[in-house]
Amino acid sequence: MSGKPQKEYTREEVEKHHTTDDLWVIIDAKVYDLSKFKALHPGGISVLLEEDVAGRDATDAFFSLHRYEVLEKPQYQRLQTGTIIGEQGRLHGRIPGSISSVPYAEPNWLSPAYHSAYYNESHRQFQKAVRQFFDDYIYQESELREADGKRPSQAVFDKMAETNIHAMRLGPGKHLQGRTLLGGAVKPEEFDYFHELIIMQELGRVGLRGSGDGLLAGLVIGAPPLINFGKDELKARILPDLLAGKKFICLAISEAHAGSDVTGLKTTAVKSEDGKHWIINGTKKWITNGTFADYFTVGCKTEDGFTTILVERGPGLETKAIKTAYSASAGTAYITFDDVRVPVENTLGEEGAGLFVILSNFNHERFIMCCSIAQTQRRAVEECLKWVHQRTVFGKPLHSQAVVRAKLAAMITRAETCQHWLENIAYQMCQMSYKRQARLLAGPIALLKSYSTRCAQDTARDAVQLFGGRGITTTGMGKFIEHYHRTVPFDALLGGAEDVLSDLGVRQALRDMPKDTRL
Ligand code: HEM
Repeated sequence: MSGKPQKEYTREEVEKHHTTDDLWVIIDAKVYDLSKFKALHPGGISVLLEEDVAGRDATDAFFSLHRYEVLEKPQYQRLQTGTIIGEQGRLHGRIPGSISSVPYAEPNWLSPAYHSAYYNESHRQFQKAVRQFFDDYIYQESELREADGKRPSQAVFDKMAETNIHAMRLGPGKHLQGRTLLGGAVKPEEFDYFHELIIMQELGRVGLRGSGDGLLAGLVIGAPPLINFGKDELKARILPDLLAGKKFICLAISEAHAGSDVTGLKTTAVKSEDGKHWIINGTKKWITNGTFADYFTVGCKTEDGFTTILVERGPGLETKAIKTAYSASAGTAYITFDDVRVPVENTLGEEGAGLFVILSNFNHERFIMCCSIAQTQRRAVEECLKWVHQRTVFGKPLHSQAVVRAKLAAMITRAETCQHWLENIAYQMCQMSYKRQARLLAGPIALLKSYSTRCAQDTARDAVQLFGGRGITTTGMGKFIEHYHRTVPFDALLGGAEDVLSDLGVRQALRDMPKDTRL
């Protein structure tokens, strides 16, 4: 509502203001004076002067063309001059911190009428606190950064550190010990993969893919090898600043020569004559957060195979930004290593056993990606349900077309199946050690990710069809769908390309085929 004292009018009084110089409209029981604004209106003057708009209730016309958030912008709130006597506004847009009441907009464990075998009271309290945090501190920042391509602000990293969100995003484990998690919303020893799933889904709900990755996706995938395989001295020196959001790390595996095919990598690490240093040469490409990282978890070819090494930014290492289809806020980099010297103590895991380090890390990376992929599909469903509900075509709501409902049925089904399979995997992870997960869940997680990204791409395509031209326009009603459709391939590639992951899932199953079975 506008800060000005609000007058009350009858609808008859408003009707008198229907001329070019004196132009009022009613939107959801609020009266707006557009007399001066009309010349600045992005949709032009003529649409405002139409007979059923000028001086009239333009609520339906307005919501077929604008998102609710237009009315919340301060420059437009000022246009409100009063309200209609005896009437209350009944419409709302996004309500920060709240659970959406649109069907299927939330996973069903969040809807009061449904039940879940997986989530307990701790998860429920935690979800509330995380949603409030993201709505209060992340949502607006992400919108700004997605647009201007800058790295998220240090103030936001600091806020996330204060609540220990950086640490929680690395999953359950010793690194949480002694920390107060989100003001005590969950105890470190109670924190499990469902709490982590909740954080990732709340981030996914923000729905901005590039700035979302800018919020230290590099830490989430680059730090676990350090935590799980780094020497104590190395961890003690580096980890505290990473978890405090003061220093940044990224995972540097893929190359222009080889992406998902880890064994085809060409970057080399050779020991110095005194055996005290690695000397690294080569390049890495598509490295998230690479442009601003201080540390790089690097996969290298070594004499006895493949070794993972933690490299610190220094002489011989350079990063350049790569322009991609999503925001530069993610800090996607091309990295060159020219005789970069690294102490051998920075080796993560055993020399020559780097493949195991990287492959076990992939499980966690793919799991968290599945969390956000399931959630962003749901956000697309919510946007589409709202759109078909408020949009009128040929005199009828868009949802009166059977073909539109069929698309929605497919979208809902995909979002639900991804979520339910994901929750089962999260449950398995809660029961297994990191090693058991690597052994038993690499296949299912790979298949889930590949399935989820296929679903997401189908949903993005269907959503664009429902939104029409708005689905290819970066501002206005279809802005989320346009963004989703443009950025959905990132999920299908990062962390392992779809086909490679499907194949991995089947190969893992074949490995476990009993030798004695026959048809
Ligand atoms: C408080 C009153 C209004 C405000 C503040 C407002 C503001 C805006 C804004 C910001 C846009 C740009 C769309 C975007 O990218 O989000 C826009 C577009 C538009 N507006 Fe309005 N508007 C108002 C009322 C109306 C009314 C009553 C109509 C007539 C039914 C109307 C018709 C349009 C049209 C046709 C467009 C272009 C839509 C498009 O490009 O898809 N506006 N308006």
